[in-house]
Amino acid sequence: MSNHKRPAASILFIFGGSGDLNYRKLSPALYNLFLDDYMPEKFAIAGIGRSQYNNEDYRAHLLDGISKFSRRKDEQNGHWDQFSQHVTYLQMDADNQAAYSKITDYVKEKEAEWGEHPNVIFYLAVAPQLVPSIAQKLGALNLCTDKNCTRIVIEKPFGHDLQSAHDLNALLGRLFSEEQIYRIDHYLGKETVQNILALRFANALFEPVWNRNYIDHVQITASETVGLEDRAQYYEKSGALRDMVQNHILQVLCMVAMEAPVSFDANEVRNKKVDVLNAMRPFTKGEVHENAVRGQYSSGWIKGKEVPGYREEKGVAKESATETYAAVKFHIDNWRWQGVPFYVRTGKHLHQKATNITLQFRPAPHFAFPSESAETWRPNRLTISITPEMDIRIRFQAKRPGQAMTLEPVDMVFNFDHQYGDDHAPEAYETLLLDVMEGDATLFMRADQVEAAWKLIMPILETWENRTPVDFPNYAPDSWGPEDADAMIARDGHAWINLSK
Ligand SMILES: NC(=O)C1=CN([C@@H]2O[C@H](COP(=O)(O)OP(=O)(O)OC[C@H]3O[C@@H](n4cnc5c(N)ncnc54)[C@H](OP(=O)(O)O)[C@@H]3O)[C@@H](O)[C@H]2O)C=CC1
Ligand SMILES: O=C1O[C@H](COP(=O)(O)O)[C@@H](O)[C@H](O)[C@H]1O
Repeated sequence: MSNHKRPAASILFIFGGSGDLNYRKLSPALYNLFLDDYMPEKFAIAGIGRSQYNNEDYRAHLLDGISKFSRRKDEQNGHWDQFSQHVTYLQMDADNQAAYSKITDYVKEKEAEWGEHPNVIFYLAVAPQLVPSIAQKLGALNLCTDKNCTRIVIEKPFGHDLQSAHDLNALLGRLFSEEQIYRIDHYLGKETVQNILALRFANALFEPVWNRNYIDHVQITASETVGLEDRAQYYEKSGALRDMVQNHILQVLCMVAMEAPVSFDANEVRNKKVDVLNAMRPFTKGEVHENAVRGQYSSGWIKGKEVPGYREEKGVAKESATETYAAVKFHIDNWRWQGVPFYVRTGKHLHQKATNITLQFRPAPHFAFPSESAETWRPNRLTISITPEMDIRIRFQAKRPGQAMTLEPVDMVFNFDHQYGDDHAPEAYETLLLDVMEGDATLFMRADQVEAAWKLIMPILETWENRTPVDFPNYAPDSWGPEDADAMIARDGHAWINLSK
C-alpha cells in the first residue's frame, strides 16, 4: 500500500519451501520483485522442508515453477543466475526444535556477512495443523530484541471456525505482537481490489451516491470454472463458505462498504473494515434457510470436457455434504447501508471464471420520457471486475441516434489492459510479499477482522452441518449454480448478474 522503496536487508524463511504454494506463487512473485528492483539490496531466501534437495537441485526446481507460472520467465539474460544466488534450501523437520538451530545459525551467518541485523520473515506455507507448533518453536528462538524486525506470515485457512481462529490468534498473540503477524488473504493483494479504495476515496464523484439513498443492492460474484483440482484433503473439510466467503468475499465486501479512512495507516484502514463486519447482521439459525443457499456439482460437461461429480472426485466421500457453491444475502445495519442487501455467491465448475462486484442503483425519481422508452430502460450499474477481466464499468442510459427518443443502456469503461498494457499488473503475492518486507500490514487481516468474519458465518456453518443436504448434487457443471440461489434473489425482485465476456 505504501509507495514502495527498497526494503531493508531481509531474510525470508519459507516453511513449505518444497511445497506447491512456493513453487507456483511465492518464488515467481519474489523473482518478479527482483526483476523490478524491489528486492532489498541485501536479501536471502531459505526454503525449508523435509524433502531432500541440495541448493543446486532446489534452485532448478524453483526455476521450473517460474518457467510455468511466473508472469515473466527466465529470459536467459543472467537475471535468474543473480537471483538464484540468494536462494538456499534448509532441510529440516519443523517438528524438531533442535533443528531450528539451522535457522539461528543462518541468521548469524547473514548478519556477519552483511554487517547489519536484517528483517527476519517466517512465511508459513504449510498445512494449518503445523502452524501452532512452528509458531511456538519460532517464538522460543528469541531471534531479535527489536521485535518488529521479526515477522510471521500465516497462509489461509486461518482457523476452521471461530473457536479455532480465536485459539490460533491467542497463541500467536502470546508469541508475537500483532504488528509482527501478517495473515494473508491474497485477494487483498490484487490490483483491482486495491483499486476499490482509489475509486472510492480518491474521487469526489462516487461518494455522494455510494449509500442507501441511491444504491438498490450490491452483488459480489466469485465464480470458477475449475473443480476440486486434487484438493480433496483440504476442501472436504472446508467447502465454499469457508474457502471463499469467510475470507476473500467478506474482505472485498468490506472494501465496498467501509467508511472513508482518515489515512492509509494500516490500523486506520483495518478499523474501518472491521466496523463493516461488526455492523453486519448475524443470522439466527432460523434465518439461515431464507438467506443462504448451498450447492454441490454433479457430473457433466464443462468447456467441452467431461467432468465427474464432486462425490466421484478422488478423496471425496460418497455421501459428501461439502458444498462447492454458496450464496448468501447479507445485511449491514448502519446508516449507509440500511435496507441494501449484499448478495454474494461463489462456486466451482460454474459457467465462467469471474470475480466481480456490481452496485445496482435505484431508478431516477421521475421518468419523464415517453412510456415506450421505458421498455429498453435498465437500472444504472457500477461494476468492478476483479479477475480475470480487470475493468470498471458504469452503465447508464443514452439516447439511441434517430428521430425517436429511444433509450438504450450503454457502458463507460476503464479497462486496465487498455490503459496500462497487459504486463502492468504485479501478481497479488508480489504486492503482499513486498508489503511484508516493508512492514506494511494494511492489506493483511488483523486478528479481530478474522474473528468477526468467522462469527458472521458460524450460524450458517452450524445450520448446514446439522442438516444433511437432501438434494446434493444440485447443479450441473457449466451452469450458474443451484436453482435455489436464483429463487433466493428472485424473492427480492432481483436476478443474479452474469456478465458476458
Ligand atoms: N497451493 C496453493 O495454491 C495455495 C496454498 N495455500 C495454503 O498454503 C499452505 C501450503 O499449501 P501447499 O503448498 O499447497 O501444500 P503442500 O502440501 O504442497 O506443501 C506442504 C509443505 O509443508 C512442508 N512440510 C510438511 N510437514 C513438514 C515438516 N514436518 N517439516 C518441514 N516441512 C514440512 C512440506 O515439505 P516436505 O514434504 O518437504 O517436508 C511442503 O513443503 C496451506 O495452508 C494451503 O492452504 C493457500 C492458497 C493457495
Ligand atoms: O483461496 C482460494 O482462491 C482460489 C481462487 O483465487 P483466484 O485468485 O483464482 O480468484 C480458489 O480457487 C481456491 O479454492 C481458494 O482456496
